[in-house]
Amino acid sequence: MDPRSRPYRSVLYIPGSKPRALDKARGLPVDAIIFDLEDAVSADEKENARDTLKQALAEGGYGQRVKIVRINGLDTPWGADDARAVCDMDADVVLLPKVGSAADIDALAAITGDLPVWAMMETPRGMLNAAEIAAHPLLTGMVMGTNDLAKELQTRFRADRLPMMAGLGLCLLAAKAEGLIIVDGVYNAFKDDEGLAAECAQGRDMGFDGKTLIHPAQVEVTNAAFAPSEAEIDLARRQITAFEEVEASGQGVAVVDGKIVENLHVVTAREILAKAEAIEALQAG
Ligand SMILES: CC(C)(COP(=O)(O)OP(=O)(O)OC[C@H]1O[C@@H](n2cnc3c(N)ncnc32)[C@H](O)[C@@H]1OP(=O)(O)O)[C@@H](O)C(=O)NCCC(=O)NCCSC(=O)C[C@H](O)C(=O)O
Ligand SMILES: [Mg+2]
Repeated sequence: MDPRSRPYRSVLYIPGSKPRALDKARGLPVDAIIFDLEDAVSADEKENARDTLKQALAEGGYGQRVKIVRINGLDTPWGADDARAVCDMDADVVLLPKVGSAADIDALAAITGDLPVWAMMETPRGMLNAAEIAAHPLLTGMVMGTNDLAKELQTRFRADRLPMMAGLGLCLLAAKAEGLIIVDGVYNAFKDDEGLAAECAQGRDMGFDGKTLIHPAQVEVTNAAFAPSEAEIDLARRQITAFEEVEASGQGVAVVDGKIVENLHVVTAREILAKAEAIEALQAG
């Protein structure tokens, strides 16, 4: 099944060490959750977080939300134990941080078997090897780690994210070439809705499927930004109708709102309608 056939508008990080946040997430309208054992968990809490998370997942209640567990890197004291623990958790995906090459995924798969893998794309080496990472047979998704990327690139944070564009673009190309999910990095100022909305709009325009979040207050803005708007749905319907009419009369080009519509535009229009339906089904469900 194409992993992109379900929505990934909002992907919320939850520290695996925080029972209150783990519980809160059961009622949040997010499309996926990253249960974090890495950067959101202090070194002192690493071992306990594994058990806390395992118990929360066993208790369930996360509904249709995709359950992704981010482990520590395999080059840390906790990574291999995390990877073994994930095999006994009710997780859909294991997320590996700071992936530098396809060999890193092989090393993880030696422990986690055929569990689907997502890769954190957050190092210059990872960006340069994005194509081979994306082509790994176990990989179904990529997550941009824009905080680590900024650190590695020694950039300043800018609202237009210009210094990151090369890295974001390389990963987008790699993910799209392989038909993977790809979600954008976090917006750190979790009380700044306006800034979040602007960064969501930029990410959506670039082709990301959704955005990673750090706080429940970011969910509503993000879900709205990555869902097709009413205007897009209306246009998609009119494009399909207009194209079917010209096609029936033996022509290949329709015109809607003064712009041409060819069969490739109809493919996009159908994708927009399918996404809107998938979101509706998820919400109903
Ligand atoms: C940023 C926070 C530390 C703020 O936490 P807190 O002070 O508890 O916030 P609030 O009091 O406003 O919380 C209100 C309620 O919401 C719950 N909550 C808070 N955050 C979450 C969450 N992420 N998921 C679910 N629920 C959450 C609180 O428990 C309160 O609940 P209640 O009391 O019942 O009303 C905190 O938000 C936080 O820790 N966020 C996650 C930070 C994180 O995950 N960081 C790592 C990921 S970012 C990253 O590493 C990306 C990448 O690798 C890169 O390099 O860029
Ligand atoms: Mg990171």
